[in-house]
Amino acid sequence: DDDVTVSIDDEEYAVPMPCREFCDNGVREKRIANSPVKSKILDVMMKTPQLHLDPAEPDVLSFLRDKYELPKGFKGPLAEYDFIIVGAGSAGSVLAARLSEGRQASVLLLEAGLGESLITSVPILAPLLQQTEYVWPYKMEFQPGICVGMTDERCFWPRGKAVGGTSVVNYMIYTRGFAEDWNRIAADGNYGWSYKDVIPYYMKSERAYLKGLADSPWHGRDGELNVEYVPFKSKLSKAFLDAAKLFGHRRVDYNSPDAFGFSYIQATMSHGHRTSSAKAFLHDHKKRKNLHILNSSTVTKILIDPLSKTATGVEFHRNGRVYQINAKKEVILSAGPIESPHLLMLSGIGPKDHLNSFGIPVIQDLKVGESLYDHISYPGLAFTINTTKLTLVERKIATIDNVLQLEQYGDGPMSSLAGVETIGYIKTNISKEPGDYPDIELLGSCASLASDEGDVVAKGIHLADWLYQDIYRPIENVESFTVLFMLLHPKSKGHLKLRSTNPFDHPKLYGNYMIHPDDTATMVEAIKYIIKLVDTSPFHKYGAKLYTKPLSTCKHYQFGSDKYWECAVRTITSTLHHQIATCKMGPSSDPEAVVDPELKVHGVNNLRVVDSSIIPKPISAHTNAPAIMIGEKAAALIKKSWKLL
Ligand SMILES: Cc1cc2nc3c(=O)[nH]c(=O)nc-3n(C[C@H](O)[C@H](O)[C@H](O)COP(=O)(O)OP(=O)(O)OC[C@H]3O[C@@H](n4cnc5c(N)ncnc54)[C@H](O)[C@@H]3O)c2cc1C
Repeated sequence: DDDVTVSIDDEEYAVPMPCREFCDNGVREKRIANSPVKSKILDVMMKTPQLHLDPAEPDVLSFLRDKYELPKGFKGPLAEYDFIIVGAGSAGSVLAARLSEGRQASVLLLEAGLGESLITSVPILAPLLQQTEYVWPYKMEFQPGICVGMTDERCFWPRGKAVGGTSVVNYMIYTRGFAEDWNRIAADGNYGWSYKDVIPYYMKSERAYLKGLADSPWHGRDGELNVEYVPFKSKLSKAFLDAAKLFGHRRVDYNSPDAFGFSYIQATMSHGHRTSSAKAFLHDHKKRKNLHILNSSTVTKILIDPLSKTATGVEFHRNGRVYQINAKKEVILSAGPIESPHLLMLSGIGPKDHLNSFGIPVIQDLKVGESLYDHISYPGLAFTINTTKLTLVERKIATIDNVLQLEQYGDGPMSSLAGVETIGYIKTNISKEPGDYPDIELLGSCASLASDEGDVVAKGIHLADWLYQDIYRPIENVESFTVLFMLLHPKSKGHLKLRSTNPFDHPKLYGNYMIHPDDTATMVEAIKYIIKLVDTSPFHKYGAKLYTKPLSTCKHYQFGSDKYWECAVRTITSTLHHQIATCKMGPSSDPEAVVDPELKVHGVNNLRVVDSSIIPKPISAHTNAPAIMIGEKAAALIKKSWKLL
């Protein structure tokens, strides 16, 4: 990678301008860089001599921060590149790596956030990252009767802001979706997106170390993205799988076509540490002369020639200066499901009337941001047990031994996905879907909201303090766990809108959760199913009991009634952060489509969107692996378009 194919001195450099309008004022939410969050695990890491951390350093996120600088010899970004990719997230990282392979094309990868650090690599700290500057702290707009028990009655929608994007802060669960999901997407006119079509791209990235699946034809072994079973398993994980067996569920490899069943979680990790998209796809290619990765660079506009409707470059802010850089071939938005549509609208691509109302000249009238689906959940269930050392009680596991266990052997409780360890797909008895197509995913966890005394998970999801004190504080002294569910195919549809023409203002995000009655009914069924699943001998062994203190917001309903559970979900409404469809993919006959099946923005030349925002409808999957697959597939499409090898 290191040989010089570009004569650096002949290059024309971009000339930055001072910022005059809409400058990034640098105002940050209170972050752990300047106000330490409470975390007993972080505290003990600071005291672990072998890690050589400096307790006097106020910014714990700076420890072993991965640095991205221009390759040796370059004095700054160039005036033009073949491809400009906006956002080094799950999709953008793999796309940049693939397009710069073989050095036939020059690539500029622009990322608003910073490189990941030692802290982000520790799986158990995943929920803590939501309180750090590694996220864009978006909030859903107020929706009456939803998120009632969250701070200010607003749901928190953090998204990753880092080289590696949301894969730096996520829970690392590796899921691809069911064959039926992708086949339905293809049947809507999205050629090239059937299960058979997308599987090779999942496998291309993957380097699987999955015990028992060494010979599986459904897993890749030569890719860069490590996938392994979470090394830490509590006894409750076995209870979960045994209980599922009693209910007639099979053990499956849920990332194969035979996915309807239960399993331990496959995760994007290596030896118990997080494998982000940046670590997998970018870290080793920093020296490529034709791949320039600029962090702390926030794109504010796509430059589009309004006459020819051709994207010609981007404008971005970096260190208080403004750059405009040209793209000779394409501009590719990989800024995720909130910023990709945001940037399109700011640049004149979006619903005509909406853009007009902000005085933005319309280049292409498209339904940008008009579809938005999300996967929601209820993290509020708690089951107490009469045994100890079965769940992840933060106070007990925060030991130097456990920190060293992770560092030396890559396992132990610090390698846990903050408790989440098992997965299962079910079809509730109210589902109208044919065959083995699930409507609910279950996630077994060996922790509850009370396990960290409210310091991390509850704060991460913005659970209101009054609710925590009332409900969870009383069970801090007993061990407890939860089982989460994910509503796989919500029918409720949200949308997003511009707040202003200032690119640093967050767009207005409308979840419209539970506006479709089927969603509510399915979630209530899921909760009742979980309660039955835990009321079986594998869990009785540990004295597992549903904690029945009623939520004060729901006291007027009988505890355990359908109405009660609906109210509970409306109180502790929680996203699993899979917002999709804001730049919906679809053929030109689809009036809601923003990009075509080759991810080109309809009616605009040299502009694509390549990230989770293109997924047109909810899939039975967490969206990190799908975003990476989208990046892989897009790289192949783009290489074909431009005849690159
Ligand atoms: C807390 C949390 C837990 C999750 N857990 C899981 C999980 O366990 N498993 C799973 O599969 N999925 C999980 N997800 C979801 C999954 O990680 C995301 O769907 C996926 O990473 C999205 O990939 P993307 O490429 O679409 O966008 P992202 O990875 O979000 O990338 C977008 C990138 O663009 C950058 N960017 C945005 N705007 C600009 C701009 N204007 N200029 C420059 N850069 C910009 C962002 O900073 C970011 O780095 C989780 C998400 C969250 C938030």
